[in-house]
Amino acid sequence: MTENKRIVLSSDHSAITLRQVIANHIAAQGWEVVDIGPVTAESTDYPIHGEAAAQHIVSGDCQLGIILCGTGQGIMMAANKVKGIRCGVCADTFSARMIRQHNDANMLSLGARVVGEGLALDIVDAFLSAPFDGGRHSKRVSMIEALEG
Ligand SMILES: O=C(CO)[C@H](O)[C@H](O)COP(=O)(O)O
Repeated sequence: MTENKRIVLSSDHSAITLRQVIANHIAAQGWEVVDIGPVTAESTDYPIHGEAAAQHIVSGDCQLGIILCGTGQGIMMAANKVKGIRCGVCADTFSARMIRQHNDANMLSLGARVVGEGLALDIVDAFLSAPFDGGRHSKRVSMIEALEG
């Protein structure tokens, strides 16, 4: 599932530093990082950045995305409003693995005010290294897609 290796990153003001740490970490693994900002810590509105990152996925420009805000929750809610996006907030590595294996998530959301840098990088690694299991989970993902209309 790493044939494309392009990943979009975005955040609000609360997660500028952690986003840059993640960008460097995954670039070192060979991912082509499309970091769409913002670049300053000036206060901004997370729905803008969640939606913008999601568009890079549904357009086919990027295969996966990582988005961040203070809790990871608001930006996840915004991204999930975009048809075709399956985004989960994770604060543990098990969930990060499962949202790929069982839910075929195409975006991961992190809370920069919730997880520290070391855990965040472990969560990112768990998310990026887990393939979708398919099988019985395919039908369930299709059922999620059917809810989108
Ligand atoms: O976590 C978030 C949304 O879920 C935001 O990062 C948070 O609400 C921003 O708060 P503030 O404007 O006080 O920095």
